[in-house]
Amino acid sequence: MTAALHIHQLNKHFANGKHALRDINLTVQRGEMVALIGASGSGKSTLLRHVAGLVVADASSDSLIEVDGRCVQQAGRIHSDIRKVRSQVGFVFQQFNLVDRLPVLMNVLVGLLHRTPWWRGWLRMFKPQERALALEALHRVGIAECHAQRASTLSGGQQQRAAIARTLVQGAKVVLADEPIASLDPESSRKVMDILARINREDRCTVIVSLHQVDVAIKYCPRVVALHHGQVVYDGPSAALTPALLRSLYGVHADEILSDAAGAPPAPVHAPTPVPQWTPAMVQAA
Ligand SMILES: Nc1ncnc2c1ncn2[C@@H]1O[C@H](COP(=O)(O)OP(=O)(O)OP(=O)(O)O)[C@@H](O)[C@H]1O
Repeated sequence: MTAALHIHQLNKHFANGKHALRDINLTVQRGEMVALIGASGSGKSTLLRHVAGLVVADASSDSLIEVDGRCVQQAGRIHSDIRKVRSQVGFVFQQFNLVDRLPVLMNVLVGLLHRTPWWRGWLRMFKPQERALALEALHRVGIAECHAQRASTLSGGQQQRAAIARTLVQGAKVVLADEPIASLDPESSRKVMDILARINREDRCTVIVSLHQVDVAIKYCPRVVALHHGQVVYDGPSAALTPALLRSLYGVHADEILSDAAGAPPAPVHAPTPVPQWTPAMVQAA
């Protein structure tokens, strides 16, 4: 079966000489939920950005990145068909990346632009069934009632949920979430992680999420990949993370992190969210 993500011999030197990623080899199967952990500056964001084709790897290396069997970049060149690959990849950023002045619904509809004629997108002319799809996605993330509000009026947690709804509308097969809960309070963080776990479980969407919180990684992700100075130093079950490894990754703070993780309750199991049938009148009103 084709892997959701295949990375071979990825290296990255930035212009300032920083060797940010070193000989990364990584395969993620479809339907996995994987946490990317590591101290600040270990290369988590850089790795995710390479996977999305936003950053180009070293030209000299024989690197290859494939998503769902399609080439993202090879030997330091972004593939010419990158738009097709990007349509399969949803990116959730720490800072949400919504257009503040636009209504939430319109922000979610942005997820459809890759398959909408540019003039319809530009004129914001979305079909009723497209609006219904966006409303359904907002319902799934629990903020349908906010669809008409400007994005700037939502709380951080709600904005992040709108960003996830955008990836749902996009139909992304792989969701890359770069520290999606870094700027959220604990309750909003829990909601966002629950939603990521649910789309992984219910939609069989592959989720790769970078996290600072090891306890959250252990709670939600069966597999953990740990980076240290741009190198993969652990790739295995989150349950098998050892205090010694965490100490080498996080130094003196590891014991604190471990005691938090030990006290973490198991991931809550949700029943599938019932999705309402949006009537034409409701869609028009939106
Ligand atoms: N555009 C850039 N130019 C030069 N160096 C960079 C650039 N982007 C990242 N780096 C460096 O590459 C290394 C990895 O950065 P990256 O942001 O990927 O780490 P991270 O693990 O995501 O950190 P954090 O958890 O703090 O977000 C860091 O040393 C960073 O300073």
